[in-house]
Amino acid sequence: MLRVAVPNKGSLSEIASEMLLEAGYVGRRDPRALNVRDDRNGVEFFYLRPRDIATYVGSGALDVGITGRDLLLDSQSPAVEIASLDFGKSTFRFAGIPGRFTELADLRGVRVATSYAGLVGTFLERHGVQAELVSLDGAVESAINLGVADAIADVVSTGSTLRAQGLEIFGPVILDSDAVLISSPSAANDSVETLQRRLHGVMVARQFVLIDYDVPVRLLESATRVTPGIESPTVSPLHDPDWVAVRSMVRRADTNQVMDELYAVGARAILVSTIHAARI
Ligand SMILES: Nc1ncnc2c1ncn2[C@@H]1O[C@H](COP(=O)(O)OP(=O)(O)OP(=O)(O)O)[C@@H](O)[C@H]1O
Ligand SMILES: O=P(O)(O)OC[C@H]1O[C@H](OP(=O)(O)OP(=O)(O)O)[C@H](O)[C@@H]1O
Ligand SMILES: [Mg+2]
Repeated sequence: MLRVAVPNKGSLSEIASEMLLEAGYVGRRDPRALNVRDDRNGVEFFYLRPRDIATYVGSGALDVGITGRDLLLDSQSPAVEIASLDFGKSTFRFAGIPGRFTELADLRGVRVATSYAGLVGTFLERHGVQAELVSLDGAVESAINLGVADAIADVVSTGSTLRAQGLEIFGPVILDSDAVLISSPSAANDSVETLQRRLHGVMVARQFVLIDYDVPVRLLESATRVTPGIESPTVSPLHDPDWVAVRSMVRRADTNQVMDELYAVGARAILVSTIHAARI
């Protein structure tokens, strides 16, 4: 039975659970359940704090887990990242009162508040900057205005929490993070691969749409240059021998641009549909 750690709270928990459901696994009926067995798929899910997941997986107590890259690195656990899951995107940055700091070296000897002391400590050490770390549990953006720190290092997504506190980013990007699938160094079996392939299928289904259109045979080459697909587009005959039907996968974000281009080339009856599931 594959033992999988899933975030029970925080920004990653809802999408992680949705992806697992879409990948055909059993979800939690009771939102407070700590573990759920999925006998049909040979998997048991453990719902844990996102920050603790790397510790469980790194120790080998659980085989794989979903967490943030920032949390994985902060934990200094031997767990390894095996795939990015394309959600929970954030950057990890330094911030302070506008104008007070401009570069990393300005942090020498000052108090830096963070809830990621492992990650920030390693980064500062690697860059030869000695600062005093103030470890907090959350709401780190308040630390400067409340006087317990001079600068902070925290997760930044839209930047609105920083703006609301009158703070400004400075210095280098500490890390680009997103949700990742992590594995214990010892877990390398077929069921990990199946889980990984299924989650990849969910990502593809979210990232791509199917596009169908009819096009005159003489314009087929120009049209398929717009929609080359992943392997190659499917081309089917129509009753009218001068026309063919084409089906291809297109990045969801490009859909309207591709439809405009196809129309300009001479394609007609252009239809877009969502992909429910995929194995590429
Ligand atoms: N606003 C955000 N946008 C995107 N990802 C985020 C955001 N806030 C946190 N994350 C990411 O989510 C992961 C877990 O952080 P999260 O804030 O959910 O956990 P937590 O702080 O332990 O929980 P909580 O905030 O509910 O107490 C981290 O990888 C982090 O980078
Ligand atoms: O750039 P933004 O879009 O504003 O998002 C970033 C904020 O989101 C997270 O906070 P969270 O709600 O998890 O609270 P916490 O600090 O208590 O963990 C993170 O710690 C930042 O504070
Ligand atoms: Mg948080």
